[in-house]
Amino acid sequence: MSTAEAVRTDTASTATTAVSVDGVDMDFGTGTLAVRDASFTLETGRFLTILGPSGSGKTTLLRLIAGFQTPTRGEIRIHGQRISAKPPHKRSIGMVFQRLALFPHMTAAENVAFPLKMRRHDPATTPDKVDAYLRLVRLDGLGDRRIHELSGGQQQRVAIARALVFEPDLLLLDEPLAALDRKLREEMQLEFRRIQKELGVTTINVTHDQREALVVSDEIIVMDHGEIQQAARPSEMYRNPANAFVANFIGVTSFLDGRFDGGALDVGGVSCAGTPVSKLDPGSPARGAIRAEQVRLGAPGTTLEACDTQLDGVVDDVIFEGERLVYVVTVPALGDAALRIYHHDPAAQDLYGAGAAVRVGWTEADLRIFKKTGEPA
Ligand SMILES: Nc1ncnc2c1ncn2[C@@H]1O[C@H](COP(=O)(O)OP(=O)(O)OP(=O)(O)O)[C@@H](O)[C@H]1O
Repeated sequence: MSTAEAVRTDTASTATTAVSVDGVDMDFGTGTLAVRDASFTLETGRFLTILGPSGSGKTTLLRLIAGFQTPTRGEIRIHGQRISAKPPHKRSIGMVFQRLALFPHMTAAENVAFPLKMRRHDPATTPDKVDAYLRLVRLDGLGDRRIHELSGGQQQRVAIARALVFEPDLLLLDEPLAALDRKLREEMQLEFRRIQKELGVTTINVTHDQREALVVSDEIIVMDHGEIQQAARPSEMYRNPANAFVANFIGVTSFLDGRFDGGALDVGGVSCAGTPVSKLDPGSPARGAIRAEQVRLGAPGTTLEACDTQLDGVVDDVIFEGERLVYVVTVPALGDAALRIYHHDPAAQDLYGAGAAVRVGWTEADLRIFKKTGEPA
């Protein structure tokens, strides 16, 4: 029986909950809490990403879960057991950080074997285990290479095999892909997903890359200023952001500031159709958010189909992104508010040039109206 199975059997009542974080604060004595009142649970076998800007408390929360630090308040349990109650060498947690900390003088296979040696696994089974995990990360045949003889992506794979070879209950990833170039990063994101699905190991990943969070995760937690802003599945998070911060952090979103008039968003006397998603009193300051793929664009004077609000605009900029164009359109009636609009026909590049008059519009469902709090980043 593996350690993981043993722990799960011991704590049958919490068998499906791998990690529970309950009312956790972390105070470093700096005047603001690095983590404030964090609570969530993660089921066994799920892949969670903690997403947020720099300084939002992601790494602190991960380090608390790893047991490197003790929360000022609250409790963290892994398979029902308090993490602080277990000495570090008894914790069944694999980790991969941005700095991989591989041993340069050892071969790839020796690096992968290291945690087994430290945990006093049966030496007779070690070579087979090391081979199996090198195969899992698609490094079969490269076990004899020293670390400096491997590419950045291959070194990453060694680090993943080393974190997983002792079959931990939990895998923690702290921005392991941040230093890689974009193409390799995207390839490794898919690899993390494949390996995690293949092994079914409960995983918590920290990143500030929204695309990575959407691609690899079963669940996402968005943090800002030490607080969890929203916890949801990726598609739910994208479609129904809980507040303007989340709407801004995930996806390309334009904002309109005004007042809630009881039904729509009033921007300087112009009524903008939208759907309130926060509890709003009529007359209160409000912020409308609309995704770049939800704003419709047409020639001046045309009627845009199904749009509840239609206004004249002027193209300020056209950005070519390969598979799509991004139009930046200013709307004089809305105090020159700028809307970013996706257009998925790069062949139509010269459809509207900078300075062209256009018509923009949206449906009531597409403009989400939030309570106005702080400024979007
Ligand atoms: N050991 C420490 N002592 C004092 N303050 C700390 C300590 N560790 C973190 N902090 C502070 O806590 C806050 C959260 O930091 P944390 O590293 O968790 O953020 P993060 O979201 O992981 O940021 P990044 O993406 O830049 O790594 C920051 O304001 C940071 O300065």
